[in-house]
Amino acid sequence: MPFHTELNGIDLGMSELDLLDFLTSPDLPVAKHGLKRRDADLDPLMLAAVYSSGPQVTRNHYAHDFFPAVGDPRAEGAYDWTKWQPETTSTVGQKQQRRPRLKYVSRQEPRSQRIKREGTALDEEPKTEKHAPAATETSVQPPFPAPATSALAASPESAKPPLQVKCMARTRVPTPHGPVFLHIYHNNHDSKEHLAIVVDPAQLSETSQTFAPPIRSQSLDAVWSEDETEMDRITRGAYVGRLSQHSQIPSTPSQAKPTITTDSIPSPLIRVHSECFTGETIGSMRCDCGEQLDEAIRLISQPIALPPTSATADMTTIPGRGAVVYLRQEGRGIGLLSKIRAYNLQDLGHDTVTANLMLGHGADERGYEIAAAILHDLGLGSETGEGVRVLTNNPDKMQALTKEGIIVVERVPMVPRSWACRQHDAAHANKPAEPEMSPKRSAGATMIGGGAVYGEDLDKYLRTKVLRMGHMLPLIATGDEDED
Ligand SMILES: Nc1nc2c(ncn2[C@@H]2O[C@H](COP(=O)(O)OP(=O)(O)OP(=O)(O)O)[C@@H](O)[C@H]2O)c(=O)[nH]1
Repeated sequence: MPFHTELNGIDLGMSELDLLDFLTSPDLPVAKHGLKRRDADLDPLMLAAVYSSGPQVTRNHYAHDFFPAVGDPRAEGAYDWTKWQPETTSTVGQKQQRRPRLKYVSRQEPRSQRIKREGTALDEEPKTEKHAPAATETSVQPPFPAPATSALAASPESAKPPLQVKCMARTRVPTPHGPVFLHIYHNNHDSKEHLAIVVDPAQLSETSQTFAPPIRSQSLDAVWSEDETEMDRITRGAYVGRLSQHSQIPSTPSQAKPTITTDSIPSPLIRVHSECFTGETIGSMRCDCGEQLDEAIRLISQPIALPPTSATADMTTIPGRGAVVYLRQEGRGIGLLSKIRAYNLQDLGHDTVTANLMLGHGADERGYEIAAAILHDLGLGSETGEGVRVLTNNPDKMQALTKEGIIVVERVPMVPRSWACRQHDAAHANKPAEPEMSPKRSAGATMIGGGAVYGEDLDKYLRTKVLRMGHMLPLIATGDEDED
């Protein structure tokens, strides 16, 4: 098969890539005979499987993602390779001892067990699951919620119980942008700890005058058991005001009841952000995730100027308010391991979308049900609470949040700092400016801090998001366009 030959030489012919791009293009032309695009995920997946496997591996092998391990096969990388020794024969005179053989172990649990876990009858199991690649989650755990944007990772949604989220703890965290309340959420669809970073410093104020309803978790402030003590509540963060040796005031459930704000106060600014270890923790400049997280907390923390009212002659300023919902769906849902592999494919010249497809993943496997449930729990974007302004360029994210019942009153674009710099320079002066990183660096969250991510890798990544994923960002000329 020509694909294999090409892949083994790593020199993929353009015709195959063109075909893959063609099949996965968002605007695949309708054929003259009237037949519509086959939206089956099978075709790109099959191509991707053929690309990335040898002739001995079928698509079904691929879905199982066989991995040599003698340790716990449930987690990739769980085996401690330092303990591995090749099979040896023992020394003369001793009985021959066989060391454990490395064997191929499927990370996917047996089908019967999956069906039992998911409560699905054999015949009802969706066909797509067979073709779905092994998730980077351990196989014994429930899969991550089916993505809103990719049918590739479809899972039997109907077999899951209705989604419930519960805030397990909340605490004050001082940041360079001001104090935030970090909320840890558990849910009944996956085993990950998703987070909400709530910006609402007015809750720490000692004056009783508040202009906007506090952003509080209903599940945290609820009464969890009849015998819970005040100290139980305070320890989990269900308190009001500023917690200190001198102030320990447990909250009541009514304190988290959402209230509609007055029209004069802008709706809270929120961002739904997906985990990116590389961008946020080690300052990778392949993407702008670290910068976006910092920028989101910075923007949400900006004081809000209120126009003068009949009661106040002057403009009033209130503290910024809103939240970042931080979802543990690394690598657009494919996990860190696959993202790292995808980076290597990107170094070979493929873009971020094609690299995912070549690994048998969808371009974007994320879901936003949990984010929506967390927002609802915080009284944000719900009918009884407040509408929200959403920081994003991603149309899928907007659509998914709206579909999940979040009332979005405005989309606020996230312009990459380096692009904003260039636009500003182009408009104001002729001097070409590389964004200055060091002086402002310490003044931000994440390793990027207040600096800007820039470089060829980032520009390619951002252009791909605009051109292939439909991100709502005005493209600017960078001079590297021909290299794509
Ligand atoms: N698979 C893959 N994931 C990436 C790559 N670069 C960044 N990511 C992941 O992309 C995700 C970025 O998500 P978000 O910060 O929500 O941003 P977005 O979907 O681009 O949308 P915006 O709201 O406009 O920023 C994170 O999970 C990153 O880990 C890449 O090259 N490949």
